[in-house]
Amino acid sequence: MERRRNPTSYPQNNAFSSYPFSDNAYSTSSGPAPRGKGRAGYSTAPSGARERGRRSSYQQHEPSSNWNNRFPIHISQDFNHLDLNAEDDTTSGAGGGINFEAYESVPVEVSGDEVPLPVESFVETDFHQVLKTNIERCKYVKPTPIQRHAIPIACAGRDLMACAQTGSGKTAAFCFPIISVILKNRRPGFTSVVRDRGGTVSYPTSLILSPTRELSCQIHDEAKKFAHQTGVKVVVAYGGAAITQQLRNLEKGVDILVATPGRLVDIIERGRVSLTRIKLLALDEADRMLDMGFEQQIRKIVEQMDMPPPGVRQTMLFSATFPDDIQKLASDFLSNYIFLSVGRVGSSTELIVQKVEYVEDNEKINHLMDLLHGQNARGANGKPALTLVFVETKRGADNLESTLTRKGFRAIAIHGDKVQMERERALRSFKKGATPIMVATDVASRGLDIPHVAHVINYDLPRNIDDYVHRIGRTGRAGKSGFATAFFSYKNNHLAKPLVDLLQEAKQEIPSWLSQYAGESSSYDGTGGSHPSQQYGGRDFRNVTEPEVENYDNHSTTFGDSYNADYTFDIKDSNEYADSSSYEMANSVPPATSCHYTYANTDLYGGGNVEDGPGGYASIVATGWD
Ligand SMILES: Nc1ncnc2c1ncn2[C@@H]1O[C@H](COP(=O)(O)OP(=O)(O)OP(=O)(O)O)[C@@H](O)[C@H]1O
Repeated sequence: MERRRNPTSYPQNNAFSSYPFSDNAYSTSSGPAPRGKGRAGYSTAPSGARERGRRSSYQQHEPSSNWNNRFPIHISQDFNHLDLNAEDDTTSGAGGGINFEAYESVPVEVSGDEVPLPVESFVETDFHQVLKTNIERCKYVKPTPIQRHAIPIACAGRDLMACAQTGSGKTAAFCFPIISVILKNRRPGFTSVVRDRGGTVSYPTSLILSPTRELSCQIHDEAKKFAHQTGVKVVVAYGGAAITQQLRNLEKGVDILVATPGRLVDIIERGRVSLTRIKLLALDEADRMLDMGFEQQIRKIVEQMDMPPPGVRQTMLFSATFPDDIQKLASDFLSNYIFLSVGRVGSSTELIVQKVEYVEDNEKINHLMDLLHGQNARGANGKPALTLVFVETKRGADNLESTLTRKGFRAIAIHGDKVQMERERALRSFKKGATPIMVATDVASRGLDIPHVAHVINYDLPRNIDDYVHRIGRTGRAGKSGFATAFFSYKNNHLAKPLVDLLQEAKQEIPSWLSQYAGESSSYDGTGGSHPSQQYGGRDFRNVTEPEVENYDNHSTTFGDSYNADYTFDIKDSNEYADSSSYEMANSVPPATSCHYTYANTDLYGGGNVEDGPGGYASIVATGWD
């Protein structure tokens, strides 16, 4: 079908150009005092925080504290206090047990020109009262660090590349500003749907793209909660579900469209959606969206389908991982952007107790069953802990599901070969605890916020460390602690070094055999992925003077080691992620020069203890659960 072209007149973005967050936010907050501007800036002069100079940067020093005192992991207990089958309250965060201290100690780095200052509370934002009320309803008492920093940047109309650890509240960090901006710019009589003889065309003003159907649905649900009674309309479009119903929803009006790329292209090509009015574009799991599986598709949507260009639209990219080469590529989509990282780029949260075990392939199934038996015996109030088991292939997922089921475990598989209804059924059944074990491929590795996942098991390790970070990030979310176990064998040799780096950084136990592997494999750095070395703070690639980015006008850097990302990528796997087609690239805008500044962290804390019980899993206790 021929694509309907829409008039391409792009309103200037100045509607978003200023945001009246109080300049004296720092002076009223009880939070950390910023310490001057620029590299030397905030560190010496608190008042410097108010000087929003160009290319400013800041560092945050949070009080050091002892992790183990704050988050004891009681190995000799069981899951008793995990009310796993309780009605999900995915918003139970701040009011319901989120431990913000876990995030306060994490280093924050911001770099770019004229960086807006962070906010300390939702109250001090100029969000519409209805939005503030919805935030309260969600029991979000105070913003997480990524929200504190990203919200003013986004509300000031700035492009943003934001990296923060899994489960730290990135969804709200882009949803709140989007809703706020829509509310501020809404004109009386505005309509997002135009009907003519050719049919109905919907004109969303905000677009949120995510790599999987399930994640798009989740973002849609969250955004709807946040937009409750604001009049802001949120619609979701994703593959594998009836397009007619999605088109009908669009016809009823849409401000925010949440979509997977393939379905969006389909709808645009049918002439049912136009991107000409897009003012705000957010890519969740942005590094994934721009890697080899999706890049062409994203380029088609963003560069060839009438969307206003960078500088006219506002673009925000969010992920827990952001390898340099993807950052570099992402800068094509951004204009004078601010780079923000909460925690080191690609690091895992210390809320997750990680354990790596050497298990040969032929031993895996027995080892897994021992482990699951151990857990089941300690189910809280008769309710088992939710366990997510990652495997490499779809067939592997099916096989493991049937083996476990035969052995009497309640398990279900989710992967990209299942029809959408089966996928949704699997997820529902897992969330409810009806099948407390879910065997998954990477289709479930990113973004999914499933309450009460206490244990993530990497039955097969992924190919690169970033995928590992996302997988284990399905537990230990929103201030709660979790447990992750990886089965390592000689085949995973290439992961040894990045794994050791990651474990070390997260103050986890490192088995001596793994260090040995790491030592042997370190000469061939990079195939394990993109985890930066320990010397890195946050990581804005614009600040890195490395050969691969030397064409850019960089500032000096404290970063030392080279950092080779592994982008060996299996397209077959990427098919698990939603829909695909192909596109190409256009303009390449060198990123703005920037200084960087770090809200530094003095405290590197431990992530809890793991004591050996039978099989090493005598008792795993996740803390912080309601
Ligand atoms: N300010 C807040 N107060 C309390 N809870 C919060 C707050 N912000 C987010 N949450 C909760 O934290 C959980 C994790 O948030 P979210 O899914 O946005 O994390 P994320 O950073 O996007 O993770 P991932 O990297 O895995 O995608 C959600 O259940 C969310 O409701």
